[in-house]
Amino acid sequence: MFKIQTLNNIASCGLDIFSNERYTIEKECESPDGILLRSYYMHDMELPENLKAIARAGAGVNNIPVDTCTEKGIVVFNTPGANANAVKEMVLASMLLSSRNLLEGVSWAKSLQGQGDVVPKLVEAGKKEYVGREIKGKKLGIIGLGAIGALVANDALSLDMEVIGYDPYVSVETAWRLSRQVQRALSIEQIFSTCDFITIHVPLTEQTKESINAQAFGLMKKGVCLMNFSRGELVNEEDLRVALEEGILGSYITDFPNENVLGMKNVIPIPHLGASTLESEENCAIMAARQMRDYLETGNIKNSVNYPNVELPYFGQKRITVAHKNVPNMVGQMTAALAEHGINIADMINRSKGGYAYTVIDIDNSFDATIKDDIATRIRSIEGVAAVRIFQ
Ligand SMILES: NC(=O)c1ccc[n+]([C@@H]2O[C@H](COP(=O)([O-])OP(=O)(O)OC[C@H]3O[C@@H](n4cnc5c(N)ncnc54)[C@H](O)[C@@H]3O)[C@@H](O)[C@H]2O)c1
Ligand SMILES: O=C(O)CC[C@@H](O)C(=O)O
Repeated sequence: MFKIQTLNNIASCGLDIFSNERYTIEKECESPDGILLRSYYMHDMELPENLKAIARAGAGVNNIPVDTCTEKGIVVFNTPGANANAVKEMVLASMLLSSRNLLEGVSWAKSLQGQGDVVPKLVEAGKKEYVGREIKGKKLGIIGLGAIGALVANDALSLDMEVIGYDPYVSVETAWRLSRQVQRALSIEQIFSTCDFITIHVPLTEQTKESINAQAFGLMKKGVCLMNFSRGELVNEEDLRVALEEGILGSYITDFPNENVLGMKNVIPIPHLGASTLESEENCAIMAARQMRDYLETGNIKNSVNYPNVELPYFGQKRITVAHKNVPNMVGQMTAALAEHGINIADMINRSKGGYAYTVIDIDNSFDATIKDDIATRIRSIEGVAAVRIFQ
């Protein structure tokens, strides 16, 4: 039996993927094999001893201590692209919301309730206060052309916007998906200095943290609309306040309001609703659960952020999986440990991702529990090995 702990609400269609015969699913759990979560902040949490995998039903993994997990051989998954359409729709809606003064106009119209038959006249007289601008022909800058950024780019083109994107690490798959009409910015400064709307779709990392700061605001055209559906910490808050006060930013639309930001001028706060659609919650839950189940039951890895994708067909054979540092002679030491027990390797795969690697070894021989324990102990004792699992 595997134990799964859920740290947030996960759509039931995802949890249904775990059969009752092989899994228990609990919110409170002593020593889970797997953790499923959304935005739960795990950095303050002690990682359970037995934990093998964490699956984030979503894209951002900044709430998970990924480096510590990697060192401990805990595989961290996310669900690339599963909520991208939901966020894209929010970005498009946000541009329209802000450029047409919709929020202010709607709340003014509501305030007219109680004025009786004169409401239509008041509406016609007062609507001039809410005259907006069209987004057609305006220039949209997209920072980060991943799953979300690419969708936003293509759909903004179909709204007749001019679109320019910046992403020095753009993947080949995204490049194929992007319309050729999307212009390529050679520097992030080109986005800051030329766009009417700027939307950020990069992960929060040490490199991207507070990358939208006074220097960036200093280059922007007056009145630009900045949209942040990625993470609040990407923007330096003090510099943001000044940019809003000085009118450099005409509006800041953020999915990550906090006390400080709520007090700023021309902020449109959204309560982290970017991915909150039925469809996206289901997509993410199903993808996260499938990846977790496959890893727990077969050792195969798909869509991990800290270990490589590895897939070797599994049909119940004996299998050893090893998460380890990506250094020379690791496989040699593992096979030597197996050879000592006269174990023959039927199939093997080794893949690396950055400083870590993952090896799957399928074996022909049968062995008893004592040999199994000995193999596990020997492989675990190799310097650089983070975790060993034996399936039989
Ligand atoms: N508001 C929400 O509910 C919500 C939902 C989904 C994702 N997100 C956030 O949005 C982020 C992006 O999501 P995604 O699904 O598009 O992820 P993704 O991994 O598909 O795309 C991220 C892109 O950013 C690029 N990138 C990385 N560093 C960069 C840099 N310094 N400059 C320019 N580009 C850079 C990468 O090359 C990649 O193409 C997530 O990390 C998450 O924080 C928020
Ligand atoms: O789970 C959510 O609602 C938000 C997810 C989002 O922030 C993400 O990074 O995918």
